[in-house]
Amino acid sequence: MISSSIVGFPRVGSDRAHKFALEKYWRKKITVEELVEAGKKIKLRNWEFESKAGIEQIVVGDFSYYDHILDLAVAFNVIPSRFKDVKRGDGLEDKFEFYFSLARGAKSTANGNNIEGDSIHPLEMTKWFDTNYHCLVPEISKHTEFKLTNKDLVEEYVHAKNQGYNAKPVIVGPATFIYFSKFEDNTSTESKWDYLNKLIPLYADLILELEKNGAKMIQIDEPILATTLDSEVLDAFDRAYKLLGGLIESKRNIGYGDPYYKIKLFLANYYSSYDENFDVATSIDIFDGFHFDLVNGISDIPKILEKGFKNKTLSLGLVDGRNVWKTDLKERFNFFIKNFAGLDPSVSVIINSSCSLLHLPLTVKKEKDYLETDLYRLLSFASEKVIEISQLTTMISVYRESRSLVAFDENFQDSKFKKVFICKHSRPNPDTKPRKTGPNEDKFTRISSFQGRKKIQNEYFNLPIYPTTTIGSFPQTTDIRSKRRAYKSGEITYEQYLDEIKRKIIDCIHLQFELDLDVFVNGEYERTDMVEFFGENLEGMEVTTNGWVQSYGSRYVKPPIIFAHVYRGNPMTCELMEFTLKTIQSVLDSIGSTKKKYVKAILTGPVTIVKWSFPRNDIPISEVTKQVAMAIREEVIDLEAIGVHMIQVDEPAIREGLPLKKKDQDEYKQWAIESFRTATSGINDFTQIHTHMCYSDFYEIIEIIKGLDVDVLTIESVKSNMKFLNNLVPGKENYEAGIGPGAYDVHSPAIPSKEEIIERIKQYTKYFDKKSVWINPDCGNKTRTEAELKPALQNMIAVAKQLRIQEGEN
Ligand SMILES: Nc1nc2c(c(=O)[nH]1)N[C@@H](CNc1ccc(C(=O)N[C@@H](CCC(=O)N[C@@H](CCC(=O)N[C@@H](CCC(=O)O)C(=O)O)C(=O)O)C(=O)O)cc1)CN2
Ligand code: MET
Ligand SMILES: [Zn+2]
Repeated sequence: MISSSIVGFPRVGSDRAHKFALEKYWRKKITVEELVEAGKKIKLRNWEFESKAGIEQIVVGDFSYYDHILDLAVAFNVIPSRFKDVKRGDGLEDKFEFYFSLARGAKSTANGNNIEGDSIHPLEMTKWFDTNYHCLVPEISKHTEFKLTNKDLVEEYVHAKNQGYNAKPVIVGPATFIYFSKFEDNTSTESKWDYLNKLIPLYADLILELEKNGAKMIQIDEPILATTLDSEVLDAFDRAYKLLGGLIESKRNIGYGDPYYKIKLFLANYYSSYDENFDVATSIDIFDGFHFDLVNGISDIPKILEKGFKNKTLSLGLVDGRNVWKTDLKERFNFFIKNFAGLDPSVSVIINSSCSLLHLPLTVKKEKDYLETDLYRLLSFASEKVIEISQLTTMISVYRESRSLVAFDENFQDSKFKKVFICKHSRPNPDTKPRKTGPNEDKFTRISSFQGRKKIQNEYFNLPIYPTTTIGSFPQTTDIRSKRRAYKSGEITYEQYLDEIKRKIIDCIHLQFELDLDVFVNGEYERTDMVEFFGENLEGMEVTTNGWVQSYGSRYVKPPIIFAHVYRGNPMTCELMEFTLKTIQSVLDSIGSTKKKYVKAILTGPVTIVKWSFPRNDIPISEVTKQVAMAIREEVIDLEAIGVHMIQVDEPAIREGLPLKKKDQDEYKQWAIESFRTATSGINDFTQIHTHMCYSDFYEIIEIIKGLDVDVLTIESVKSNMKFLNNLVPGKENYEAGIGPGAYDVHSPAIPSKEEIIERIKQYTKYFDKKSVWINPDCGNKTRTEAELKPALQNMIAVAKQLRIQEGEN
């Protein structure tokens, strides 16, 4: 039997209904009832769409008001004790207020230990596997009282059932939940996994409740199976599911669930193969079916065939859920026939997406008026992928029944056309040599080693100790946003838009003089986003107009599409940097100063550009990244030539690019380092290369960080641990560069006090040589307001000055 399903669908809703409903609710512009209504509307539309497209098992449980891991933490009562005084009533408003307080923090109104108005910090965010989606981090301690506090999933299922849908509930499994959780410091790795067993009874109850209400199957997502797991973890996984099976059975015996129908349990893994986790996972007999990612996990195929899965269900993730290219149905059909035509007749097959469609924009139709027709023709976003799955299912079932191939002519033509299109758009003369050679010709390492450059740069820049700087972006005001919108919609000319940007740069430079920062930036006002901007400016890349993808909560990004050979047509940042240099000089002239002021140009690095885009899939990602690296290299060379001698090449996504499987990581490390070095080595020794990274635990990429051979690293470590920093002590373990570990957290609107900043710097100087430490915020300031920015930077700079006096240097 062949049927169709998807792993999950985006929550964004039409015209970003999700984002706007949330933000309106937070601004108290709509009521909680209206928020819930908006959510229901998105869900109903999704179900209706999936069903009309011909998907047999539509999905419930993939929607979330904020994040799916947060939903589970709340449902399982995994609430950190600092929230104990936040009201948790039964009413709808209390329920949502409490839920959002975990995501966004709260003010205590406590009568207990907290003084009224104390702020309670939210749960941490972390990257969801190797994607740009962030989930929240549940906090578990020995005081956690695991219990089921809501049955939202069951209610949602019943809602869909009552609408007449054949719905499949999905839930993230207990092992993946534990994997993302944080534990008290003294919890050992083994006992972390002991907590897994405490979650099992809650899953059992939920599953039986679904069964009682008529659910025929449940998809349990355990994408940790795509990672390399230690054997203890795999054992714990095995034990936990066996426990779940036993518990479900014994509860059935005492009247839980449905006496006539046993719900089927499906295990879903995606983003990569099961690989060495295959045997354990697929031998757990409580599972009636297994999902395989057959785009990014094809190495499982021989094992699948060997195992045979008689009388089980195989969910085959044939349609790419993470990339935007139209599915070549004929190729996928042939792939299926080649590999799976010989499956035992007792095996049920579900044709599926490789992973949840959460990482794709909603529909390509919204781009019709904006994208070049030829490119538009090649794309398929979440909605279109759903239709493709349905079409592929028809092709396969018709073939299996009648052995006659249905020709999907149009799709076939499109796939042929893709090759022509890529060729047409490729670089006019795609040789492998750099198009532009700088002072270091076409070499891909810096001229001198770090120590040699350091000497030259110290003399050249003559900065004080504890030099102060920022990470690049300054607040994006509504003024700029509305001017940009006006320019994009053709209401004002590019020159008018540019004038506005230049006005902001002038203000920004004056502000930096007033604050007395040591190294300036130009504020990145011209960029909506650090990746989208390069997508707009590089050849071979295109940006969408409505292609929003959830990054976290109500925040969305528009990943560019890399469709051909990437190269730089024209300089991208030089014009505004020249303007910035002139502005600085004119201020210096006006005050009669002969001092030099340095400005740091900000570019996005090749790995991050590719990682936060949708890359072409006809060549390896390492090749795409090397092309981007070459383009950034040209920009670096040009920036140096116009007199910008500090250049920061941001790589915040370099950690998340690390492959999920340990065995693939070395290769990645090598090309990621190579790409970064390609981008940053065409220049003289005096030019100082900075990089910036944030949002991750960098412990695992220490080798990459060292390999980049930068002069200065600014890294978000306000929240990360000292164990990691200890590995970056200059002079130790080959790490020598300057380091700016982040004086305060830019993601909080609170103004950091001088005391708190001093405390932090003192912590750092326990580890680092003072001479290597830079003082800067821990990330860009674009999400702050101008009113928050100034006092925060004032405090930070005051601290640097105070420390210099204490050290007897000025
Ligand atoms: N690509 C990428 N990934 C990243 C990050 C990043 O900076 N870039 N940072 C990390 C965290 N992720 C983040 C993701 C999104 C946002 C974010 O703020 N997104 C904005 C979108 C910002 C944007 O592009 N704004 C446009 C305007 C877009 C728009 O449609 N505006 C509204 C009106 C809203 C307004 O005027 O403010 C409209 O036109 O209707 C602009 O500045 O020009 C949002 O969802 O609100 C922040 C962090 C990790 N991943
Ligand atoms: N230069 C960028 C900025 O300041 C770096 C952001 S990292 C997500 O916004
Ligand atoms: Zn950052």
